Amino acid sequence: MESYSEAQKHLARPYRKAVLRSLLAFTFGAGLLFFFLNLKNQNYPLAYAELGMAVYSAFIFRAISDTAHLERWILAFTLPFFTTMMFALISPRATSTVYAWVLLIPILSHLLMGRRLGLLISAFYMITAAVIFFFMHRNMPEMMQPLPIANMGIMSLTILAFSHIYEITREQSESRLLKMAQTDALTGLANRARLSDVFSSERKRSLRQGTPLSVLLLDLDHFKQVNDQHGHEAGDQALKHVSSILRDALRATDLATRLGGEEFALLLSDTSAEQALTVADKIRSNIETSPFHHQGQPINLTVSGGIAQFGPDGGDLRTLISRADQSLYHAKDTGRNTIVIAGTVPAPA
Ligand SMILES: Nc1nc2c(ncn2[C@@H]2O[C@H](COP(=O)(O)OP(=O)(O)OP(=O)(O)O)[C@@H](O)[C@H]2O)c(=O)[nH]1
Repeated sequence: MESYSEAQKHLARPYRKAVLRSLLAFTFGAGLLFFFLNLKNQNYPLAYAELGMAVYSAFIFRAISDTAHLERWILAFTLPFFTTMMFALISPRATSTVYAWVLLIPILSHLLMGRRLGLLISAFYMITAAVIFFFMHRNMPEMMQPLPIANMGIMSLTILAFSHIYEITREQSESRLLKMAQTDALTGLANRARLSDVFSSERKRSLRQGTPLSVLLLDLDHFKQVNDQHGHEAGDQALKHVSSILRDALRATDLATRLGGEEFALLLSDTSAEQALTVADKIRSNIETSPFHHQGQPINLTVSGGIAQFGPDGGDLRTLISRADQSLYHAKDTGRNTIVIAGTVPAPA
């Protein structure tokens, strides 16, 4: 089943693309400027490296316009970009101020690659920069003093720590918001938006692995009477009660969602329509035999259901839900408290 982190990755793409675009535009301008400055300084290898990065950034700017592989392009640009910085550091004609550029590495890495890869790449290039610094300045006693070393080291570590902490808290807030947006507030089950996300990844998995996938729609019977006789609050408690029965009955790879009102949709991976019928009947029987207690009074609930299988009954979620809904309608029509598979004639109650 698709994890929230997968959905989070999709969510991060537009803003990472925006950051990469501005970095590319900036690199193009700065690359040309430093090309001329380094030419003037007769630092030819660095001048041509800067020119190369400017041309490369223009190429990547075009390539990412409609890419499905943004993560790969981010690596394809940032690794040469940071490596060019290292090249500038070992350049004999470069000034010490070029080390200021290294401070960009943790910020860009975290913004573009997230906290794990961002930290890894930052650590690699910052350690490399530190080694180059000591090697290049080993014969300069004024630089090999505790004060300049502490200044540069602590400044670099502070920016690395801030970038990392910022990215952790940003990812956590994003994940919390994503969960809220994909959860039904009353029951805590997933909602329709989450069903749609999970279905698209389960659909791909089913096609890739040739495994069956089924949708089960469940609708409480005569739920209006529960509300009318016991009040809306009792109705809400009944919906929570049913949700916990659904949760208990399902495997970790299945998804239980509340579509709205007293209607639930279950996505059952690796499950044919016939196998889904076994699951559905178990749930139906659990709901029938576990009355919900309100103010010490048992309230009997029953549920009707319809099943549709991905492939035979449709290739997209909307069609599958509509097919399952037709079967559910038949189940209601034949007396309720029963489950019907799409395309089969229900037995009269
Ligand atoms: N308590 C509560 N009731 C809800 C909620 N959402 C929908 N309902 C009620 O669910 C009832 C659904 O009624 P109907 O659509 O007539 O269906 P039913 O009474 O279950 O009848 P059948 O589906 O034909 O068996 C309505 O009374 C809605 O007000 C909710 O979040 N909480």
